[in-house]
Amino acid sequence: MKKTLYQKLYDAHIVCEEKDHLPILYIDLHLIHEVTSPQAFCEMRSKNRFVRQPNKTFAVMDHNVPTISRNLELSTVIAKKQMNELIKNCEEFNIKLFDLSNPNQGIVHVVGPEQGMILPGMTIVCGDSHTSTHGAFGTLSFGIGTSEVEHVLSTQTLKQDRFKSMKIELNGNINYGTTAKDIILFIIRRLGISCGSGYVIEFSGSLIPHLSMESRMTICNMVIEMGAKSGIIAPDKVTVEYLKNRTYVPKGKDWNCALLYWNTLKSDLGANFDKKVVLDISSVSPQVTWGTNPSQTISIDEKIPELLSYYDVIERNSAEQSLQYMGLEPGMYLTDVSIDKVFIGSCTNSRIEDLRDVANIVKHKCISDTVHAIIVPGSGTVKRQAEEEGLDKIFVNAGFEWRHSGCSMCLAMNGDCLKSKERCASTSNRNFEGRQGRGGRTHLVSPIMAAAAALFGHFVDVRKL
Ligand SMILES: CC(C)[C@H](C(=O)O)[C@@H](O)C(=O)O
Ligand code: SF4
Repeated sequence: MKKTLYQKLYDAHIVCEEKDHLPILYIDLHLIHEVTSPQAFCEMRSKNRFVRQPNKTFAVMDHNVPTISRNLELSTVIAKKQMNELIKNCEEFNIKLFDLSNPNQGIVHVVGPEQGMILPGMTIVCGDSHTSTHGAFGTLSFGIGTSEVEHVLSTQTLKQDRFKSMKIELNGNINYGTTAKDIILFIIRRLGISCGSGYVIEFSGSLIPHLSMESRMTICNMVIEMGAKSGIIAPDKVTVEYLKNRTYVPKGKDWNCALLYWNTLKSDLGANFDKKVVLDISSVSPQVTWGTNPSQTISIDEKIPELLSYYDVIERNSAEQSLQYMGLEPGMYLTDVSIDKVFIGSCTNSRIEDLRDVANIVKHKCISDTVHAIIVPGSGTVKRQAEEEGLDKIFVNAGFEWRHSGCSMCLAMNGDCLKSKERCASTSNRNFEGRQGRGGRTHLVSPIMAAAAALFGHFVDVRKL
């Protein structure tokens, strides 16, 4: 039978499949962080269980970490407790942990790939929804709940139903000023926040070979915002080039064997997809969200939609509520809206390529006096690389704060947050009410759009700079 890449990965990991039971899959890598693991370890301890394969489990602290300095004492009581628990649990259960003292600590979805832990063909889970990011390497990766974290720790397997396969074919050329972030925002706007529900989405088409791994990760990262289980992109030359010589990739003969296997990781010609969408991305412009879900998005040169343009009553009501929360009106241009904060970071857009893009925009310029802007690199590795390239100087000279790595203002758990009614241009992935602080107003954009907004104090069309 002809199979999609998702079906191939799924089938290759079945440990047991019996009638009337969910199949059990083998998990090649289990990533854990301080927020969704403590309860799982507690349960393990109470049941006298041990971690089945500590060498296939990797921990990092990221959600709660302070980004102003590496001093854990700066954190709130709960944050400190979660991080100390993680340290204790990793010691007791013999799990490798990148804590605050580790030079490569960072956001779990940035650290895994850059360390070469994420290899095509793997199954990867984490108690975190944006685990879909790793599908960019041709893996089957998805977020799991805390009880599933416990199950994977104890057995290195997971009960998992089959999902449907969707193909999104992206064709055409990317325009100047448009990035992977704009493409995924455009897709979510077009298809809606629940169109991925029940599916693993494979991205293919003539655009893909031109996308870097960073861009592919940005796209797969956000499929969760359209309700999909995961995103997936077949590995190719770009994947292999990215992985070569990274710390945890196989070496020598094992590398050659791996290459042979990776070559087989593609959907068979004529494989059946349950849903197919073809999009021409040549006309995609820089995107900005105006509402409180990622589909409430417009191109920078468009007006916020009139409520009457919504035929669906639920969508119209949701738009009205979003506009009220965001302090905006239909018919406005976002270029007329001033912003208070800029956040460049998160597992969507905090990799070296993103920071280079920002530096290109702000070099020899100064941010607006009315804006407070922070850049939070995705990992210590990204931070070091940026500093080696002199990007930190460009940022600091322009007036940005150059922070330590972590999730930071993406979800505002560590104290980096918006005040009520503060408006933020953010490179993160969620713009729900209160996501970046109670009453805070989030506009999701690409790193270059965020950088330009910092310079001008309002959104601008980067294509006109
Ligand atoms: C804390 C964690 C459970 C959560 C997630 O799973 O997505 C977080 O990473 C987020 O982005 O909201
Ligand atoms: S950066 Fe944001 S989206 Fe990513 S894992 Fe952290 S909190 Fe979740």
